[in-house]
Amino acid sequence: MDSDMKQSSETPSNIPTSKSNQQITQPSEETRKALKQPTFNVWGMERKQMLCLLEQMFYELDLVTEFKMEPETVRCFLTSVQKHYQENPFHNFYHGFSVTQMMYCVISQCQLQEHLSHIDILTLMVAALCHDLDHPGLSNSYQVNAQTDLARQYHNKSPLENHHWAVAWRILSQKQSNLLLGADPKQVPHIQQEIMELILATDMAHHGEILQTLQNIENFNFSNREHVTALKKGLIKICDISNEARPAEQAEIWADALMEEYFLQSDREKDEGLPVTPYMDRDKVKKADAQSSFISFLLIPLCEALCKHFPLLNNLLLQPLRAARLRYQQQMDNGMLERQDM
Ligand SMILES: Nc1nc2c(ncn2[C@@H]2O[C@H](COP(=O)(O)O)[C@@H](O)[C@H]2O)c(=O)[nH]1
Ligand SMILES: [Zn+2]
Repeated sequence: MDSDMKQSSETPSNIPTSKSNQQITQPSEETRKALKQPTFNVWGMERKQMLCLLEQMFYELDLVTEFKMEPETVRCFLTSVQKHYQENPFHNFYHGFSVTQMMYCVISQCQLQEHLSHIDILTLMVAALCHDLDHPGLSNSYQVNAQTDLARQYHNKSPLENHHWAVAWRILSQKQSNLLLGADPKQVPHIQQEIMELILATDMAHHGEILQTLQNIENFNFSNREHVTALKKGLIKICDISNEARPAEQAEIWADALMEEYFLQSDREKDEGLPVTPYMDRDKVKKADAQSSFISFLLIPLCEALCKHFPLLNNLLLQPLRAARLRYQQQMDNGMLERQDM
């Protein structure tokens, strides 16, 4: 990626040239194009490069101008978000970045800026970036079973997602990182509410109800607020769980990272005498089976519901997901053959 981030000698497309901007390495045209594809590879990137690309997405979507954001505030916000992701195997800043990049990719490819308001685009992007802030690497089921401070604070209701939003709120409450400082004050409470609702929608406990709402929409209409809300929740969810729509080499790294985090949690549950979350148990779970089931029962149905209204997602996400499922099924078949041969 280093070569992709080469300093551009010309003025970059839409990042303003200011004194404080002069040191920033600008993404090349090639990288800016790649950023709009699900094939974009986050692995191996440096943190500084990721900040630069996030900044690029905010400019490209016209959010900085529309909400009168100061360039320094945008940078301070992004840096603060990065610092508030923990170094977990899976729920780390790379995941936050990757979900945001997928959101940017879907918005760009489906040309959603032409149909959604700037507030909708802003809330989708900020929620995607902040949706797992300060994730401790232990799921909601652990929080509730262990009766952690978070579980008690939020009465066992989406303790993690409530916490992610609380941290996002804290970052936005600091003057130097408050992206909404220049926005119309009458719009700010609505923007905050929308970000919160999107982050809360990422709790997989709501998967069924969000999917069903999307499936029940017959003719999608951008003027219907209920339709737009269902779409936004569907979008943040698909971006959150869409690693398997990425190229196999990248998706396998994500799946390995998730398994590592799951296994660490189940080890801890065993050590602490807590109920062991079945899909996290290293003695029972096989990656290929887990991924094949996740793709079949959760990912593909959600993707199909979105494709019904946005057929462009078919080539972008649904076909790669079907290919990934086939790959894992072949791995499972090969595993069975190997066992039979022994
Ligand atoms: N078995 C798999 N589970 C997955 C995968 N990608 C995501 N997930 C699960 O969904 C939630 C999403 O919520 P988050 O906001 O916490 O990221 C995540 O925790 C996993 O449990 C996958 O590829 N395979
Ligand atoms: Zn996530």
